[in-house]
Amino acid sequence: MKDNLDRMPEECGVFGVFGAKDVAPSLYYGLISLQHRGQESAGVVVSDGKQLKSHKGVGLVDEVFKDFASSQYKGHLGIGHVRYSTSGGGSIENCQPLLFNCKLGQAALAHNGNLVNAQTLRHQLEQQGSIFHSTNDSEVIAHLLSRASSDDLEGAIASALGQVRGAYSLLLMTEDKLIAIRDPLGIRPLVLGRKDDQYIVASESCALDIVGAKLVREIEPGEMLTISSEGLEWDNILYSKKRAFCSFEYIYFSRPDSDFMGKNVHTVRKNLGKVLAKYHPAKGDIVTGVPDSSLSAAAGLAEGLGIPYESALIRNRYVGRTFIKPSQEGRIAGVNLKLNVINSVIKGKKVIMVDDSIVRGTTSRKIVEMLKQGGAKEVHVRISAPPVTHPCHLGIDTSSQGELLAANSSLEEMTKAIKADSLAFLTPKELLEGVGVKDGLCDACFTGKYPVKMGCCK
Ligand SMILES: O=P(O)(O)OC[C@H]1O[C@H](OP(=O)(O)OP(=O)(O)O)[C@H](O)[C@@H]1O
Ligand SMILES: NC(=O)CC[C@H](N)C(=O)O
Ligand code: SF4
Ligand SMILES: [Mg+2]
Repeated sequence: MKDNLDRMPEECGVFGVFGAKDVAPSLYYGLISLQHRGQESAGVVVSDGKQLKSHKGVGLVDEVFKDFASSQYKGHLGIGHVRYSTSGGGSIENCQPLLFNCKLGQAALAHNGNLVNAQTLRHQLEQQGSIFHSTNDSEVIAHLLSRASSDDLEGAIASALGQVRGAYSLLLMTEDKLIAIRDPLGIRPLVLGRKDDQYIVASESCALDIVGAKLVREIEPGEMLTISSEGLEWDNILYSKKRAFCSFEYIYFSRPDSDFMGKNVHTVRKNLGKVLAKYHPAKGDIVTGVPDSSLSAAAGLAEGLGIPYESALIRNRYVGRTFIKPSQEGRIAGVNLKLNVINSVIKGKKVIMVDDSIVRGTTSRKIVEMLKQGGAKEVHVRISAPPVTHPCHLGIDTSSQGELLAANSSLEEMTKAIKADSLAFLTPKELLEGVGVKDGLCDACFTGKYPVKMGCCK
């Protein structure tokens, strides 16, 4: 199928632009709006039609781009990445986009997701003589591309992706093309936007808003979009009947102002809160949420129960997401620095505290303690997701089974562990009800039913 530039209507995070005179400012703004998806490193690759140039580093987008000489990065095409490592550590060699040379020329790739057979493929490739420059799974794709027998890029991509298993929303670029691909199950999000004669691809629609682009549509699972001066072409290169969009994107990961499958994330979270109120009510004087990601669900639960919502917890906005910090020490320090209680709001009250998830239990444990120390009479915890009992191998670092509170304890033990007066979660079925779908969501971290064959993971 084909369209051209004029006729087209108007995790890690990935962001790509084609068609602007100077893409660097859009790449920077896009990455800033996707910062919540990865805080370990950031980078961009820009093409002026002749050469690809890369700028990347460890740290937040603002830190990495502090000394960015944008005048040296002029180009009409570029991709960017914010990383939160799922395979390989957070060091500089693992930062993305990965820039490489192969028989097809210079290319760069930015990957959101995680490949479950990367180690096996890497081992095979090393046996055949490949030399890897990083320890992340994404580099396997670059090697497979360079070894594909096909002489055109699209053919090489189809051959490379036919060999990988797992989650990938992928941006690839050469000096004159931007290619966007989503894995056949559509595990990670990827959207297409348009602004005048520019095309933009991004992990979330909130990144389109920031550069003034309009959402055209989502990239379909298994679809490859090619954007060049010839216009936009698309093709379904990887077919699967099954769909498995990550339910955690709705629950926690994405920004509330993003939309997936025609559903706004804030609205979905609010519905999850209403479903919690319906099946797992609690008696209390006030409802409060844990900033940031559970505020929408807390508002839904408050509405569902007819109990006033109060902001009892205040967040220091200069501390990032704690769950995606790479070490447990970092996560504990993060929670302590990040949240504080307004004692006068909770003193002598029965508080219903809503969070979106319990993974390791670091946050809930700390917050129940803070609320009780602040004078709450009772603290009832309601979680707008099912208990996380299995690790994710598909792009969210829910860590090993041993670290997951719910994998190793009963509801009663968890209630004791976080010192709550009561605790309840949604069931996987209630999660579907809250999202408003019958199927098509991955819920493996709650059920252990992985949508792809495991075998070799991280
Ligand atoms: O049980 P745990 O291991 O503590 O993980 C779960 C917590 O981590 C996340 O919050 P986080 O602080 O990362 O991000 P947020 O500020 O977006 O809510 C999530 O919203 C839970 O609060
Ligand atoms: N969170 C992600 O999507 C990470 C992408 C890739 N697996 C990496 O570790 O670099
Ligand atoms: S296992 Fe959980 S976190 Fe991972 S993709 Fe599936 S729903 Fe998302
Ligand atoms: Mg949170």
